[in-house]
Amino acid sequence: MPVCFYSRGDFDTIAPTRSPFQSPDILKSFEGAAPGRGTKGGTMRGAIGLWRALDQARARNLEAAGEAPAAVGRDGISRRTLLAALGGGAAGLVLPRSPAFARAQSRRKVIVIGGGLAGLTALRRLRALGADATLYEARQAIGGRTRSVTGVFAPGYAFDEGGQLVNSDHGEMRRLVRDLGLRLIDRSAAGGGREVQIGRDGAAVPEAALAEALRGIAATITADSDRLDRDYESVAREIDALSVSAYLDRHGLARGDARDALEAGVRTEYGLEPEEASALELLFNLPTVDGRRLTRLSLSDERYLVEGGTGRVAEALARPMTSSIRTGKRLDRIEMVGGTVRLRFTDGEEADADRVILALPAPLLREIRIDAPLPPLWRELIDEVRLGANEKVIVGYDRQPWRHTLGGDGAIWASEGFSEAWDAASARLGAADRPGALTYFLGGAQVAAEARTDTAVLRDRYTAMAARVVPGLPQPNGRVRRTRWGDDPLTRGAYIGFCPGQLTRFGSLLTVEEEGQAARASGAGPLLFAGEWLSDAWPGYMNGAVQTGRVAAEAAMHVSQVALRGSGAAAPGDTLNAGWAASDPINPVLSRGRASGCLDTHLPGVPGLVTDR
Ligand SMILES: Cc1cc2nc3c(=O)[nH]c(=O)nc-3n(C[C@H](O)[C@H](O)[C@H](O)COP(=O)(O)OP(=O)(O)OC[C@H]3O[C@@H](n4cnc5c(N)ncnc54)[C@H](O)[C@@H]3O)c2cc1C
Repeated sequence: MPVCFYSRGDFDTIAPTRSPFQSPDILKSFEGAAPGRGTKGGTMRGAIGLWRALDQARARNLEAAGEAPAAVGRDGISRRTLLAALGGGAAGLVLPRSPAFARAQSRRKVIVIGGGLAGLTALRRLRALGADATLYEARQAIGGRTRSVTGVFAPGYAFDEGGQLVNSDHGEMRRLVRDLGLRLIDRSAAGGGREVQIGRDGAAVPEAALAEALRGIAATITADSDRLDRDYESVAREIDALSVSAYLDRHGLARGDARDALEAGVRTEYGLEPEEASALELLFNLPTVDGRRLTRLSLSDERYLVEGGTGRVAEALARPMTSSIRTGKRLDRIEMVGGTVRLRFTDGEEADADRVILALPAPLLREIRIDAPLPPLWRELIDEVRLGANEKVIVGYDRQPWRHTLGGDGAIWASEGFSEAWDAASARLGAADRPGALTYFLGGAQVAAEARTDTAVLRDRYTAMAARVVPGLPQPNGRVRRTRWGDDPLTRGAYIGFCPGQLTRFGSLLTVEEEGQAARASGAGPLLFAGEWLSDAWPGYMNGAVQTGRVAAEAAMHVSQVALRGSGAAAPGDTLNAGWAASDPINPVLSRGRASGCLDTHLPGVPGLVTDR
């Protein structure tokens, strides 16, 4: 079966009444997965405004104390440093980097499940290592949560419904884009970078006032980050037990514009309400490492776009591998037959493999019957972890006056209705007097609250809000796109949002790399796991998807040299099932209830998916 790509290029001209999702392949993919529901949507991840404001507040504190923050290295800050104390009991595959060994394992049969960036990167790496590798994807199209569309808002105008922005410290993603012959656009080249928060009175809150108002809480976070640096284990557990709301309440950050800014950032960054998100994330974003107060400002900057959209990355990855990719194949069940993993698909097809890489979003793993022994902690992770709720409403205008207000990479922040808005283009910016679009990004409870609101109502309400801070914003021109990732039966959310307690409980299962020297893959025995949600350093990001896919592939080829430690998993060497607990309950995953105290903001099924008006 040929590999299909999403709808890039379906539109040569503006055709507001026709959706690229009407392309037969796309419709088939969603109808096949869940008749009558289909859907998708997407947004960006990133809350640079929040971290910028907090970082500035901390910088003022440090300056007052005669200290300056240290810069993070180009490869970003791995939470490995922060998770070090907990990492000791890791249940993962500790991966030596030994290409010679990989050669010896060639012709090992490896199956990859999931054709998003994690799965495609895994397949690419496996092929490079000489594996006999095949990827199975449930939809008729590859790409997962990267989906780019061209031509809705203006001829040649590309935008992204899913992952869009790439940070300076997303080195692996940037290298991949370059290796595939694609181009990154530097958003900061257009100048500006202004972040505007809509305050409680509807007017813009000056950035300096915000930073000043955040100084108190920034000082508290800095003090806790220092404590975390000195004694990770006990302080991490203490802070991780708190939600962001509880943390802010405990430290007396009153309701007002500063708290609104923090909370809007949490909704954007994690797709969770502040009472659902772990307070530990606040500390990770103003980190102290080895006694140095690090600034991430210059690197967590949402600086780059892929020209033509991130969907092109999946497309370019898949193109030379189409003979190894099977679409329309939804995995239903995994079982062990002797030392072999047998996979059963919903259409009745079966396939056997020595190793399997499951590159699926967490909620989708819950829907697969895994009749193979998995350590209990893995079962709990799969059972409990969910993706946050984020959606995009992308609104077209005949002119782009926000380019003067925000510059190329600025954003508008709001605490009601939407959380953040920014220029939607995944293309070089044309003249400001030409048609363009703004992405309005909803996060956390905003998604459920607006689920049944007519898209035209949202379009007009958001435009009225943005017009307060963007002089000259015209009326919408009638072209609108809306995403529904939470309803997508093959995604069920946007990206990982860790609830209180989860980061410390499950940190030992995440994929870790340290200075490119050693890696801990996520997995147990012949089952490897990949996907943005398992990246220790870049959770939620495309960079995390790519990284975990590559590491899983390397683990699949190296596993007989690997030590499998902790959490009840035996160390089988190359004898896959030796020591696996035969008594491990068969797939308790679906029957077990949610154990965490997380609120569930998942949307009820809402028909209607993507809207064109
Ligand atoms: C709205 C939104 C905005 C975002 N913005 C950004 C951003 O600006 N920057 C950034 O870096 N990241 C962003 N992200 C996150 C980024 O898109 C993801 O981190 C990344 O694309 C995830 O890739 P993945 O391979 O882990 O998972 P996915 O892309 O979800 O791939 C998983 C694949 O598995 C398939 N599948 C599911 N179940 C089965 C089954 N049973 N059998 C076979 N196949 C199956 C699915 O169809 C899918 O293709 C955003 C995401 C969303 C939703």
